[in-house]
Amino acid sequence: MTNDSTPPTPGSDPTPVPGSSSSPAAAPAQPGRRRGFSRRGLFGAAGAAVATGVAGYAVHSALSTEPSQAADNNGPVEFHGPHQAGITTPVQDRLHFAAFDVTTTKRDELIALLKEWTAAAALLTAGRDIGQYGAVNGPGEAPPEDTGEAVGLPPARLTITVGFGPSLFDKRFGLAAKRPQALVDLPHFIGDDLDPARSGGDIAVQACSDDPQVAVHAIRNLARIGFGRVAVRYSQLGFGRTSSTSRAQATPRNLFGFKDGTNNLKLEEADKLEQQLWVQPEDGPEWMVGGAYLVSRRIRMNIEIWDRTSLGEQETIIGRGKGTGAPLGKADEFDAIDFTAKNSDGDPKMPMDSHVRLAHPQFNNGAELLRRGYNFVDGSDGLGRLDAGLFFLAYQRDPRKQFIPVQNQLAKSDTMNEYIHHVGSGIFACPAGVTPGSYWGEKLFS
Ligand SMILES: C=CC1=C(C)c2cc3[nH]c(cc4nc(cc5[nH]c(cc1n2)c(C)c5CCC(=O)O)C(CCC(=O)O)=C4C)c(C)c3C=C
Ligand SMILES: [Fe+2]
Repeated sequence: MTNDSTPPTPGSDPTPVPGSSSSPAAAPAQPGRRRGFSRRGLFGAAGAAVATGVAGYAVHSALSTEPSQAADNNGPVEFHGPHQAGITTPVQDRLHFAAFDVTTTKRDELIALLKEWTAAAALLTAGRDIGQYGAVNGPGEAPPEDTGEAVGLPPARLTITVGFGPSLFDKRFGLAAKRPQALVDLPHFIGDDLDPARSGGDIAVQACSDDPQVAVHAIRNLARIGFGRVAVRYSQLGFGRTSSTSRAQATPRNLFGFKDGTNNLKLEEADKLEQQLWVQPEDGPEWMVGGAYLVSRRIRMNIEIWDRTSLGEQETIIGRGKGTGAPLGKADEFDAIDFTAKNSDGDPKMPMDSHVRLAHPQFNNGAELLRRGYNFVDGSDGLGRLDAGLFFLAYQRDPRKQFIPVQNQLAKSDTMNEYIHHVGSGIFACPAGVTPGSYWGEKLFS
């Protein structure tokens, strides 16, 4: 498919401001048709637009309490709002996650990058090329501003979510005093086998979409914009979601073949999201209010060994039926779990060391997580095994009270540990959503 834009005449046309009533960009996205017009003064000039307070990239600027949900898998998801999109947004099918190291030591260059990234993300999530001329309408002598592989593709519910790792708060950018107390360095957990090259990172970017090429295009173009200021430390593709974040979504399956995401936090649970997910004013710091902390774990799954394990043993390990996803002893997926129920031999129907029991809020001081992970298979490991697993992503209000105690409990006692090991890890502070005219992390740098 081709880009349908008309080549602009440099320096001549009065570009409509995206988001204004006269702008074609204010019209609803047209699935299947990548909008190639109204690009002037956006990426490239976008940093200046932000600096002068002009919402030049406000493609969908209405604020809502929840990011708007696309009516279909091709449409756009609202980029602006009180919270970043890509957290409670019904989980898309595909992931491209990248952790970046900041290579510049200049604070101004980092701020300029975040402005450019924000402007580009507003366009990408609206299904538009980045840059003044996009992928195919620029001068033949210069590399195209947009890499082009998404030309003709719809937004496919692309969300781009950003977080800042603990290492960003070192001496380089004068941010040490702004490091949130909750942004701790994760402790070593029993069984951790972490590869430093797949762990950490100054900035994380999570791109989720129902089209893998759209997600990859987003990360690729942000990396390209960042050239000379950031470098990709590691990245991870995910091909199948392993959770639901909305009651409207069917529960998907992980690579162990089990329904995953049944008892996840859901966007419909507004009160719980305030208690468990969003950073509150009393938590501080101020720049994180309305944001959340992301923990990422690359978890290898020994699927070849799992596949030689009996069905009964698999269900005992998880604590749920493989077919229905129901808690052991119950019939339906969403039946309440009864941890007191006993088998005829007097043993608990939900084994004490089952995954679900150990991770359940009842045994973790009420702690819950918003899980948003993905299945991955990254080829094979040279030993006849698939390099397969779960790229675990979990958002929360305070990892000291949520991920860390739950993972401590799992690392110590979970019978699933025979079949998994954690090989990568990250923790990131994801600020609140972007309002038109602002940029990712603006409050952190002000
Ligand atoms: C520290 C947090 C968690 C890690 C790491 C983790 C890894 C992991 N989980 C599965 C499969 C399932 N997990 C399920 C439930 C579940 N898991 C966690 C936390 C971690 N999981 C929580 C908090 C819960 C919910 C517990 C509850 O309240 O009932 C389930 C059951 C279905 C569901 O409710 O989602 C499965 C299946 C794998 C394979 C895995 C690592 C590879
Ligand atoms: Fe789990």
